[in-house]
Amino acid sequence: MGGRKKLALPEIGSDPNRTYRLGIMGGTFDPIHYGHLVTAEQAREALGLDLVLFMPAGSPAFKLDQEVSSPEDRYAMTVLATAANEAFYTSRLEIDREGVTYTVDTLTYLREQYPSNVHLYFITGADAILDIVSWRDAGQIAELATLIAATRPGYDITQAHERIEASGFPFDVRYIEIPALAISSTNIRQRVALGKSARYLTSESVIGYIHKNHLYRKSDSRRKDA
Ligand SMILES: Nc1ncnc2c1ncn2[C@@H]1O[C@H](COP(=O)(O)OP(=O)(O)OP(=O)(O)O)[C@@H](O)[C@H]1O
Ligand SMILES: O=C(O)c1ccc[n+]([C@@H]2O[C@H](COP(=O)([O-])O)[C@@H](O)[C@H]2O)c1
Repeated sequence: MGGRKKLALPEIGSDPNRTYRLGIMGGTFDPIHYGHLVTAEQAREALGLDLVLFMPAGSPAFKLDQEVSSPEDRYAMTVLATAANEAFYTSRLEIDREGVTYTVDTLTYLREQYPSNVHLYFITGADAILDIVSWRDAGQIAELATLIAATRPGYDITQAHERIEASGFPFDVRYIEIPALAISSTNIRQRVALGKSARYLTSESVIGYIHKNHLYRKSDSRRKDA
């Protein structure tokens, strides 16, 4: 047989006469928290997305010099946190792809796999969108997906808008205001490392997973090359 290995993706619908909207929530998710989940849910509602794919990055392009937990741990926590929402699905696409993770590769693959009546929406917070013009093949990303840019405490969405306008890339950006949640994965990792509570910053299932697997406590639980 040979050929490229086909990766499992969820079905979105099979009516050729309607348009489907597929959201992609990309992130390192080390760990996933309520900031991510609220952003994805409110993007789903605001843009009428049929499905949101949570996409843990295998080897995040802008975090190559940082220690990151293993892809399998980050994937497992994302599955746990998203399991109860029938519109959410966690994908292995980026963690199963070798090499540095680039969004352009993910969007190109999704564009090939889904029919043309499925429109792609890439969801980001204000910090990620600030940098998007410097992502690999930003112009191609602009052609492949609509961006959903969500407000995030501490980051200026107006500045992101100005940078995108100045870039000349044909981005189609939908800005959404979400309830301010000043939660970050960094803060959760720091709290766990100090033996402090991370409850109510993320789901109980994720907190249980962190403790059961001794994440964020010892330096050897996180790998630089993961
Ligand atoms: N509290 C939040 N509100 C809105 N968007 C968020 C929030 N936290 C993360 N995001 C968005 O979710 C996506 C993935 O973020 P990421 O996994 O890097 O989380 P993080 O909390 O920023 O992590 P870290 O603290 O490790 O940098 C990015 O687009 C980011 O902007
Ligand atoms: O493709 C790129 O060049 C690129 C550079 C930085 C970040 N991204 C994507 O942006 C999303 C958020 O990234 P991060 O590092 O803030 O977790 C995640 O899906 C990353 O793969 C993508």
